[in-house]
Amino acid sequence: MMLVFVLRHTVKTDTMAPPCGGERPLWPTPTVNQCQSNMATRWGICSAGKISNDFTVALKTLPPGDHQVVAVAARKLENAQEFAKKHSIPRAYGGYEALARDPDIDVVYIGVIHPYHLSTCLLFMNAKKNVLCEKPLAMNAKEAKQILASAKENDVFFMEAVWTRFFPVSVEIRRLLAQGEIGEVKMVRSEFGMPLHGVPRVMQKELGAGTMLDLGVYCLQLTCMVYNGEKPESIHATGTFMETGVDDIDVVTLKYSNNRLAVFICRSDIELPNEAVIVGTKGTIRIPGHIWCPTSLVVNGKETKYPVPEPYLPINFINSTGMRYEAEAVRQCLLKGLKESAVMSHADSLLLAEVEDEVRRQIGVVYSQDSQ
Ligand SMILES: NC(=O)C1=CN([C@@H]2O[C@H](COP(=O)(O)OP(=O)(O)OC[C@H]3O[C@@H](n4cnc5c(N)ncnc54)[C@H](OP(=O)(O)O)[C@@H]3O)[C@@H](O)[C@H]2O)C=CC1
Ligand SMILES: O=C1OC[C@@H](O)[C@H](O)[C@H]1O
Repeated sequence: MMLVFVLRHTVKTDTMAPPCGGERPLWPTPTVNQCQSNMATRWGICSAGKISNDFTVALKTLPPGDHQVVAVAARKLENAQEFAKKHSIPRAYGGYEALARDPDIDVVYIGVIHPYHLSTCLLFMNAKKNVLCEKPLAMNAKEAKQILASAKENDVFFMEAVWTRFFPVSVEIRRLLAQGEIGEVKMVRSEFGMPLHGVPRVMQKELGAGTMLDLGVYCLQLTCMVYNGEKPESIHATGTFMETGVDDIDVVTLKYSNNRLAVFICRSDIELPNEAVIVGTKGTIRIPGHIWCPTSLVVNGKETKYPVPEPYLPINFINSTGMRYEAEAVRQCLLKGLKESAVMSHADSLLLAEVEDEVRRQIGVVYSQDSQ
């Protein structure tokens, strides 16, 4: 986070040279600068797409003194300007490079589709920007390693936006497991199915399509969270293909030491109950639905609800205001000068990427990025 002392909200007329990048600001640009201590975290949004919309709406459910969206960048300036107008964002850029050069950004949220996670992560981190990048981190473990290495080389904060981990339900699951509420976990069973065959980025390989990367990552992240980041001893995967050559249905079994197991099913053709169960030697924890954005938890038969805030603008995805939890976690990490989150660490992201690779290998899904 920059240590720059300037009066906040000094509104500059638009005769001012644009902050950077050449595009004329949409309207007078408030000078949004801050000292490090307790000023707002200044976000830049990379892409004007669906999840970027929802993330921006989620940020608005947090105190404006803690989070401010300063700029948005899209491939086309007009898309950035439309997004900026909708969300009252002061700066709009055509092209991501201008956002990378903006000195008033503390952290960039990357909401492009998976095939462009690598290039955009490198762009912003090489510009010394902290980054929160959407899941899945990358198309494969090789790309993931490049991203994580860049974060280290540039000494910036980086996190894969596995937003589920920051939900109150996930916090409670970790607390229960840490205190041994259900004894030793012996089984994690989960599923995520959603009818997505009409969505280009879920169908077309060149857009990063495939169920494991889009939906399976949620079952896998829950499993890895419950088993504390432990590598599975063996992985068995089978699946079916869409006519576009990517995985449609994946059935995965992960075996851990001491006869501990995990099984998950993910599919992009039909809606499933999307529940999960964690079975221990002394009890059971159940997520009764929406395992990727859970708002209810059943512990040994007793249910507790954790509702998310209502959005102030329309959102594209269920419970998206729940992205507020990861955003606040990023802020807390930045204020402490941390370069990664202990809740969704670099090692966690690498483990997800490696297991995703192995599942794809066994099923037979190959991306162009695998041979680059
Ligand atoms: N956490 C969650 O719950 C969710 C996460 N996601 C993740 O977010 C990412 C984006 O998903 P979503 O918002 O639905 O995607 P969109 O289809 O809305 O695309 C997002 C952005 O990606 C860029 N893009 C799209 N197509 C192309 C292309 N052919 N070539 C170059 N750039 C392209 C565009 O950026 P620009 O605006 O600059 O043109 C677009 O706005 C995915 O990685 C997905 O996994 C998605 C949904 C939910
Ligand atoms: O992350 C996600 O969560 C919800 C799904 O609708 C979406 O396709 C996926 O990317």
